[in-house]
Amino acid sequence: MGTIEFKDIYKSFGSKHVLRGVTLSVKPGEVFFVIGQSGAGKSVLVKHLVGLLRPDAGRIYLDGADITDYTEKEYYPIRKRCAMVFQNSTLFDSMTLIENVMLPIRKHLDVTKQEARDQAMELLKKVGMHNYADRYPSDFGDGMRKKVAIARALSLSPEYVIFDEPTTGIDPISAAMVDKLIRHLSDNLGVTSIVISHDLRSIFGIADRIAMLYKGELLFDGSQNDFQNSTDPVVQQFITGNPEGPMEEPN
Ligand SMILES: Nc1ncnc2c1ncn2[C@@H]1O[C@H](COP(=O)(O)OP(=O)(O)OP(=O)(O)O)[C@@H](O)[C@H]1O
Repeated sequence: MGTIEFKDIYKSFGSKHVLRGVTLSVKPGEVFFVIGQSGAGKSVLVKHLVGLLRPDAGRIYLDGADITDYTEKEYYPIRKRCAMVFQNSTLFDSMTLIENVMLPIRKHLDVTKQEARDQAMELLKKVGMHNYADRYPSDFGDGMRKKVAIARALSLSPEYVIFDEPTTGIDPISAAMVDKLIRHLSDNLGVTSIVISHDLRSIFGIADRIAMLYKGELLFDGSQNDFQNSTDPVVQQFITGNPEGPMEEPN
């Protein structure tokens, strides 16, 4: 299991300069939070890791390999090693929960239908959804659907998982369960997680390290303790949620 490194990444969309030289590295097995205001470029940054976006400048390394110029085809195996749970990860409504989780297993692993079902059931257990395996996504709210999307993302035993706002819009108990699962993946399975989040409870609950993007650059990179004790006024404003302060809207 390796390190993820972003080196001096620049990315613009037209005249909008979203990333202006971002360098950070995520260590194996870490729960690494990427935080910042809405529009700060958090999703844009992590999409570079799986080739969904290409940088204007800068390099991306995975496990020491420079993957920046990989072709679309060369990114396929990376996407298997690195699962993504996006904000609006959608389940197939015409399939039951377990069928949704079985889908990647059936597609990518050489297993029987029963084996795929057993594996999917184990994953549903991990997220506390096994009692609803044969129900349909439309029976559930966002929180429960998100948990199933996480189970599906884990189906190919990824080394890395990107969680884009995993606890946003879900109830506190489900959010705590998702946090616990992310921590468990790291502590027990050595999975490296990059978590995009605004959720201070999650950050102070499970983060090993926190990187804060601001104005296209890395404003802060450090432990929970360093974060809490940071004297940077923008970091402090993020923590206190004070509407008054130095933080400017992203342009
Ligand atoms: N494919 C794209 N084309 C044009 N602009 C884009 C594209 N993707 C992102 N952007 C812009 O880049 C900026 C950063 O977007 P991004 O989604 O990374 O923000 P974020 O920090 O993840 O915010 P949020 O917390 O709201 O999800 C936004 O202004 C967004 O409109």
